[in-house]
Amino acid sequence: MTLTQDDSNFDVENGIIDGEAPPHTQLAAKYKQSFAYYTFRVRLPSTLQTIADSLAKDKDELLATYGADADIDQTAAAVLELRSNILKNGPLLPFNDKDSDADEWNLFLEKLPKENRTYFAACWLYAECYMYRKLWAIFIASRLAGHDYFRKQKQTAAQLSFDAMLAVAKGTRNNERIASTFQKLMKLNLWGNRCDLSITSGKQVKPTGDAFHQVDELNPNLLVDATGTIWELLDKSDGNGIVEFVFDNAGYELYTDLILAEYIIDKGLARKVRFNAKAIPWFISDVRAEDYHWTIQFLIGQSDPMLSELGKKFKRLTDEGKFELAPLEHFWSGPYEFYRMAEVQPELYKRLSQAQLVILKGDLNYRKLLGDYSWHSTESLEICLRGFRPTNLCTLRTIKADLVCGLPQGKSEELFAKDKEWMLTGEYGTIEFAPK
Ligand SMILES: O=P(O)(O)OC[C@H]1O[C@](O)(CO)[C@@H](O)[C@@H]1O
Repeated sequence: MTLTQDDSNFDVENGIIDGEAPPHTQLAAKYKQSFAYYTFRVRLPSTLQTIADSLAKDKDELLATYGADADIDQTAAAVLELRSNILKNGPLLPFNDKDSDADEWNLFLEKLPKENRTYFAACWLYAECYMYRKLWAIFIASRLAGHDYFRKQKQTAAQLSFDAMLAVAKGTRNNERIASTFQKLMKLNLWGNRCDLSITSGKQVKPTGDAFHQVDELNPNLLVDATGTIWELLDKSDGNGIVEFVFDNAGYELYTDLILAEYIIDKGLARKVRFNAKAIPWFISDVRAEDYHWTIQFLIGQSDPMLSELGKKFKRLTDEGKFELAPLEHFWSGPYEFYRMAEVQPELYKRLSQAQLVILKGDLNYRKLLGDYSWHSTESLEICLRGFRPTNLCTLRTIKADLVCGLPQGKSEELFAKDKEWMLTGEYGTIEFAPK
C-alpha cells in the first residue's frame, strides 16, 4: 500500500484524516491509513485507466461489433473523466440513465447527508459501488451499450486456470458423502477467492500448484472454520432444501463454486443450488449470467475429456433445474448493506428466507454483510449482521479489506505484529456461519 505521488495538498483540501476509521464507524477513504484511501487514490484510477486503454486497443474489434459510428473515443474520454473526478474527490451525482435501478440509486444518494456525497467522504462501500455503477452508466449512454468491458479479463482468467481446473476435476470424481470431503471442497472454494482481479486492479493471477495440497497447507491461515457446522446442517437436512450461492468471481473461483454445488446435488444435500449473479460488470471479475454460460461452454469445449464431460454435466444440471440462475437482482450491485435488504428489497429477502443455506462468496459480500463498519475483530458475526438473518448463512471470504469479525481474542494483534498489511493480501481467510 505505497503511494508514490505527493498527497499533501489533496489531503488538506479534502479533510483527509491521518489515521484509520475509529472503532464502530463506517469505513471511508477520508482515513489516510485505510485501504479505502489507497483504493481511491491508486487502485480504482488504475482500473479506469486500463478500461480506457483497452477501448483504444480493441477499437477495430469494437467498431466491427457495434458499428462504424460507435463512439469509442468519447466513451474512453468519459471513463477518464470519471477517473479524474475520483482523483479530485468529486461529488456523487444522480444517475440520469434509464436502467431500472437508476431511481433506486438516486433515492439512496438523496438520503445521504450532503457533506458525505463525495468519493472520499462517503462510506467506502457506497462510493466504490457508485463508481462501478457510474462506469456502467457511461457505457449505456453510448453506442457501446451492453459491452462488458471486463469480459476479456474474465475469460483470460478462466483460460489461465486450465491446469488448476483439471487437477481439481481429477481429485473430485470419486468423492464420498463424508464430512471431511465436504469440508475440503468448501476450503477449496474459499481459497479460490484469492483469484479476484480487482485486488490486482485487473492483473491476472494464475492459480498454480496442487489445490488440494494447498488447502492443507493453508489450514493455519483459515482463521475461522465453521465447515463442520455447515456440514452438519446439510447432512442432517432431508435433502429437499435449496442452497443459494451469492457468486463472487468468474474464472477459477466460479469453477470451484460449481464443483461444490455439484457435490451438494450429487450427494443429496439439497435438491437445488441457485446462483445469484451480478446484473452489470462489477468489481472487474464478478460473475454475470453470461460468464456462467460461457464457463460451461468453455469446459465443454476442452479437448481433455474429463473437463469436457464436467462441462456437459454442469449444463445438464442447469437444464434439469438442479443448478439454477436466480432472476437478476440489482440489489447485488447496489450500495446497500445486507442488513437493509428486508426494507429495500423485501422480495429478495423472502426468497433467501426460503433457502436452507445461503453461501456468500468473497470480500465484497463480506463487506456488505458487515456494512463496511469498523467492528472489533472479536465481535461475533451474529452481532455484526445487525438483524440480517433470513436463514442459515455462511461466508467464504479471503481477507482483502481492513475489516473482520469473529476472530479469537488476540489473533488480529498477533497477525498485525507479523505483518501490518495482513488484511489486504488474501493470504488469510474465514469461513463463518450464523444460524437462522
Ligand atoms: O472479489 P472479492 O473477494 O469480492 O474482492 C473484491 C475486492 O474489492 C475490495 O473489497 C475493495 O476494492 C477489495 O478489498 C477486493 O479486492
